[in-house]
Amino acid sequence: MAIVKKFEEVPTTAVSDALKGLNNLDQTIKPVKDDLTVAGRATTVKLRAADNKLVLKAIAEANPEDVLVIDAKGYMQNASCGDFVIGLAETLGLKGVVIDGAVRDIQGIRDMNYPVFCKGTTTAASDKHGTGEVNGVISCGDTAINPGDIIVGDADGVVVVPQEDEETILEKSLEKLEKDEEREEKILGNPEEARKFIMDQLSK
Ligand SMILES: O=C([O-])CC(=O)C(=O)O
Repeated sequence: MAIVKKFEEVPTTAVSDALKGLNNLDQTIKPVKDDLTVAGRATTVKLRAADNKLVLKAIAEANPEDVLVIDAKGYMQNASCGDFVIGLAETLGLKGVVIDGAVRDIQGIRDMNYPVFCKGTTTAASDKHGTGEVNGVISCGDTAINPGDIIVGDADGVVVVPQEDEETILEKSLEKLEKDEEREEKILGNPEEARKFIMDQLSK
């Protein structure tokens, strides 16, 4: 199974633990819909505030199944995407969109059932000048992202797995997940085990 598919099964919390909490996008970048998750390779675009023309170029150049990651510098007054531009990404097979900035047409985006992560909503569109860069290294949510890195997003937020470490991080994430599941099964719902666990932790 391709590695990206395997990351689809892993919660962001386990990936975050495997990465020692070093690659979490800022927590103000939140899912529009809590029940949607995403995992895919990053196509990146860097924008100047209030200029979103290059989002179209990034969508056109992305591989299907990529996640579009937009560095809009946290700018909130003008939207990097509305429901139409998000719809173009979906139409061309991208798996989701992550934005260090704002969207508009939020109701339309909710209705699409398509994973979008952003800082919030606004009413204003952006201008279409085209300043910026597609598929360079970007900063999104105070985190460096290279094209091809794996983006994992769910209700808790978004983490990025650097491409060069993806095998190790997948392995560590799965180990962490398994350990958490074993611990839950053994302890939760069992007062004696729960007390023993707490006392053990406190004695360290
Ligand atoms: O066209 C734009 O810049 C934003 C927009 O309204 C949309 O995507 O629907």
